[in-house]
Amino acid sequence: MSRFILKRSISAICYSFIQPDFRLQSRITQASLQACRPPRCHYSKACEVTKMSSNDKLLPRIFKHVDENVDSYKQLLKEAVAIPSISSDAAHRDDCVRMVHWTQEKLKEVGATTELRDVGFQTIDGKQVKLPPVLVSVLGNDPKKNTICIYGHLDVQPALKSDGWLSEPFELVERDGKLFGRGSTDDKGPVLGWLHAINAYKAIGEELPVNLKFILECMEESGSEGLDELLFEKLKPEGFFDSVDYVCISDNYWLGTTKPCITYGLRGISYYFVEVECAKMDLHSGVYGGTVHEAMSDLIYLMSELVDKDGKILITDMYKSVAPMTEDEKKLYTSIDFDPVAYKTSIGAHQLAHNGVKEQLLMHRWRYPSLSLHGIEGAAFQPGAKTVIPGKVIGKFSIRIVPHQEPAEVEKLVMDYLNKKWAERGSPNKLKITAQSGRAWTEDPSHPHYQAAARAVRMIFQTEPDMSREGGSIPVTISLQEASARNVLLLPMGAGDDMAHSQNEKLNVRNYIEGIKLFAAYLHEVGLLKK
Ligand SMILES: C[C@H](N)C(=O)N[C@@H](Cc1c[nH]cn1)C(=O)O
Ligand SMILES: [Zn+2]
Ligand SMILES: [Zn+2]
Repeated sequence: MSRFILKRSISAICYSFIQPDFRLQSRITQASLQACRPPRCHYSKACEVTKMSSNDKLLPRIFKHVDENVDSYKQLLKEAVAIPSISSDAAHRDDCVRMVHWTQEKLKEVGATTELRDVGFQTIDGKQVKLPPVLVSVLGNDPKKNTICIYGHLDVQPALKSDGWLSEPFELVERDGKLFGRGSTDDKGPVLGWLHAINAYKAIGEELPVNLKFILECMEESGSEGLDELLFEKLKPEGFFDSVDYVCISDNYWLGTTKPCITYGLRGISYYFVEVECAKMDLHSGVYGGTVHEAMSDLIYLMSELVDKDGKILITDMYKSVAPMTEDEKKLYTSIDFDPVAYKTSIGAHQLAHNGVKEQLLMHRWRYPSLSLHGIEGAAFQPGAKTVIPGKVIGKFSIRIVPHQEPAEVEKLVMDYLNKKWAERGSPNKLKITAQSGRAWTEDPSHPHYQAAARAVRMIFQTEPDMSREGGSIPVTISLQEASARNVLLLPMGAGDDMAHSQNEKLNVRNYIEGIKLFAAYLHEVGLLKK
């Protein structure tokens, strides 16, 4: 939790330099992208981009190597997926540590120096549980080369076959050109992608065009506990970021399934635990029903007051500080390649919100807050007609927050609203609300760093990337932006239908393999940027 407090104090100092509404206007227009578009090329032919910007056919050789090693890349992902590094479950803490060690060995094999940084303990049910170490690694320190700091995470969301998986979640299985397994796309595939790209340079006997600094954690899916303290209280004072020129994260997805994206914005997250207690233990509803004020009824009442059927958040003033829409920003959504019908079909939704209008859907995914109800701890969720009155229940919901919304301000609005509703309810039960939050992030997509990544995308996919934002959250992104004071870019590997966090998470073989090439081409392009 402390990281969020730290985040908030930092946000007060640095917020003005982020200027999200300015960036929302995205100075990258299709016209400017056209202007810097190099001739079409493909790695299997002589590559014009490569010729234009370097003196040999290095990339085609790398791409050939990648194509020849597909099986070994799948094998390595299989090994990684087999480690159930579920950060939210303390029973899997040893697996998280094992995953960090496993990755450390892989980094050592490519010649990187590695360090495991202790980030202390987390409190679970009043007990102190040791956090998995953060893997910090350095590869190369040539002062003539640019240095990229790469962040990724090694932990995963929980998964059970009984949730509706077609195969064991922690056993990577290939079906129809798709690699199914928990963590395949989020985020083990992309992390391994960097390793494979580095390996490819080595395998063909070429020097890496950049220096690399890795920060790999195993708590991202659980609020990245301890990471901000490591960044701001240890790594930054130690000078870790002094040599960093660019920051790159591959931990999100394309918007659709065919068009590659480069991402310049993320929503933040404000997560709530609403605990209502009516008794010290669960009670037989036949024996006690009718004699107690039930916790579950109170909780359902509170949760039902949060959002209406169309997704409008009912919390007073929740939209007040959202960055205003500009005319320029409005135009951006029209040119984005996003097919609401395919999107609806891929998730099997009965109907999309906002009448399925593309622009509205994108806006509500990227630039407006949304509130989701996640679940209730202590509820009798197992199948069968259990007749118990839960003594204590914890409702979980979160708000994806957006530019200009500060976590502290959002948390206050939520607490005030819930306390008001609780007073109206007049329940004698005990209510406790806790929150943890991370801010939204936006970046300048007209920066040369983004242009370099766009060149790499064109080289691999022969198409213009969409400059996208992401509805999800990677709270450390803004911390890395602040700690390094450098341009941060998200370079997704997976496709929009990968179903991260869900049943049958997958990574397309094509996205994995072309993603490795993309990373190699991106390293090359950043290597060519003026130092
Ligand atoms: C986008 C990224 N791959 C991701 O899944 N982020 C999570 C982060 C999170 C925050 N609380 C728990 N997990 C997300 O957006 O849900
Ligand atoms: Zn992730
Ligand atoms: Zn995730």
